[in-house]
Amino acid sequence: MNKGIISYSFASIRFYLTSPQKRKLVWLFLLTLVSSFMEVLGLASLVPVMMVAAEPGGITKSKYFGPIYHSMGFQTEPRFLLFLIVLIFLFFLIKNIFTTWVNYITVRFTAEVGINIIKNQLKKYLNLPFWHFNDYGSGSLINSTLAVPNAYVNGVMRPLFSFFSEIVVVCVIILGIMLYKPLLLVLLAVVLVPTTILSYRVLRTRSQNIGNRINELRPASFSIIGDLFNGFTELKLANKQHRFRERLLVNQGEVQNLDADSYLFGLLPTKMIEMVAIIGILTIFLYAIFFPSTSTNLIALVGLFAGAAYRLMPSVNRILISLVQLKQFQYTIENLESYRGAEFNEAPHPQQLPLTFKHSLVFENLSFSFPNEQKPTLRNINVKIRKGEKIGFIGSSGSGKTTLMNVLLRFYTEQQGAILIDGQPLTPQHLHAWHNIVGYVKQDTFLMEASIQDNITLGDLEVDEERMRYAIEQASLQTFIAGLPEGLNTLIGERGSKLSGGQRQRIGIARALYKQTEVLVLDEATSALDNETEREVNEAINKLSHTAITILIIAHRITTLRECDRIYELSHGELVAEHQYEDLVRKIVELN
Ligand SMILES: Nc1ncnc2c1ncn2[C@@H]1O[C@H](COP(=O)(O)OP(=O)(O)OP(=O)(O)O)[C@@H](O)[C@H]1O
Repeated sequence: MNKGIISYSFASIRFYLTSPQKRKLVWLFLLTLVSSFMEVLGLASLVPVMMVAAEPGGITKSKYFGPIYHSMGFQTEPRFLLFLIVLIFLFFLIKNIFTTWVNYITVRFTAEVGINIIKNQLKKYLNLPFWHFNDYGSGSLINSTLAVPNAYVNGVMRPLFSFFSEIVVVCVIILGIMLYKPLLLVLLAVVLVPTTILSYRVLRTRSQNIGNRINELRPASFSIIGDLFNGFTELKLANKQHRFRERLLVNQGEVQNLDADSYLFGLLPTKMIEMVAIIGILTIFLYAIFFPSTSTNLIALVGLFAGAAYRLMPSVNRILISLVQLKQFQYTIENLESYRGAEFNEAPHPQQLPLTFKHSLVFENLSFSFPNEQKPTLRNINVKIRKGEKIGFIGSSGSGKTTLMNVLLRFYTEQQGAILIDGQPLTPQHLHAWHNIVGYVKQDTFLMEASIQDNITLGDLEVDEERMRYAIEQASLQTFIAGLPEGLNTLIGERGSKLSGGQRQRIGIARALYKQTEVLVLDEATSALDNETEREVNEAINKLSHTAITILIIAHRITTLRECDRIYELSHGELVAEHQYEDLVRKIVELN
């Protein structure tokens, strides 16, 4: 009926199946075949029994039941009927247990594949190059990793199973009718086939549009609701909560309407097919009324037609609904296909090698450009940092400081030059070893809605007490934590909402220390802080200055750089000067 969407969905599902799952799918298909066959048989078995039961002496006269009745030695018809009723009951019992079991393993199978797809999506998005990753908002990421796989399982996989099992049912019924009365089949085909095709055509594009629109609206809703709750204080103070709320309600209003349309579209096929079937029956009736000579035959035909149509309708209807659903959820197949190219799927971490940092970290002639940017963001950077040194980076906004640190942290890779650790160029094969020894404290340190301890260890189940004590002390957090009734188990609220700015950053520092960081990057750690919190954070940084940790600090406040051995100045992606703290302070005083 529509080879396109069926083969497209099938090819898409195959992509996510492991070899054992592909074999399982073949088994499931065979089981579905048997259970569909049993469904048809169940319904078909009732009619002849009812017919012979309604007619006294019908059993002995029947060419099917008569021989059985006699060969099994039954004496009375009621006894034989009782026997038939028990048989039918047992058949229905077995059929329903069997089909429920097949349904159970089918939905388990789809759930298993569903989790495969979520795994696949997570792997894809977590391994995206950093700039691609940044192109996505959290709303779109949540949509693609959670909502879309769920919609795919419910809107593509399950309808596809339903489509195939109903096709089998329809084929079995058609075969039965063909053997019994081919003319009836012609009549049914004339009535049902055009109706089904027409209904599908009417609903196909509309359903696909609904799906596509929902796929646009849902990430937007996720994003607005994220802003609404994350920006709770700012939006409340600016009296702007209502604007976000209105935008969300408008968005969700459209989603609700589309959902309602889609529900309605699910109901329409039944009505359309029923209408056409009844028109068929009434037409034959009318014909019988106006041409009475042929009426006996025709009335019998009407009965047969109605019976057969009644039997076929639910299956044809479910086939149609499955097709319409597949169209509506076609967007999930397309969404899952994005970033499937080889460049995004190759092993992100090749064979890993160890790395030691004992002497120096060197930026050697390093240049970096963002994709599609004409001018390089970093140009010929040459810096040698000895282990244990504290190095500052200054420069106007946009001069490339954060980009340089992102290259150092390997979120970006240089196009020219290299980063050398004890003379060894940092390659993808050193990524694990390098990430083990490098720490990063951002201005907006990432904090989880969890305890202080979990935030410092990032959720380790076993905590190294000694390392924890050291990290807390070096980050100047011991007095603060000692004053809390719950100590390290104190919950800090979402994104650390129950902490001060200084405390948040010191937790970030403690985290880097707990991890036994050897190279610590502090990016603008103090620019957003008031004087008191800046003093607290600086105290922690100063403490670190007396350790063997190599520290690279990007700061807007010059006082943060007091303990630095050297300060590099960047301008338009190039290193333009090297300063000592005192010289820099003097220059600034002179300038003022
Ligand atoms: N993902 C990106 N794609 C394209 N250009 C980018 C991207 N990220 C940053 N840039 C550009 O690179 C340049 C350097 O940015 P960077 O963030 O490194 O500057 P910075 O010195 O850290 O500035 P600030 O002090 O304001 O944080 C800027 O012109 C910026 O617009």
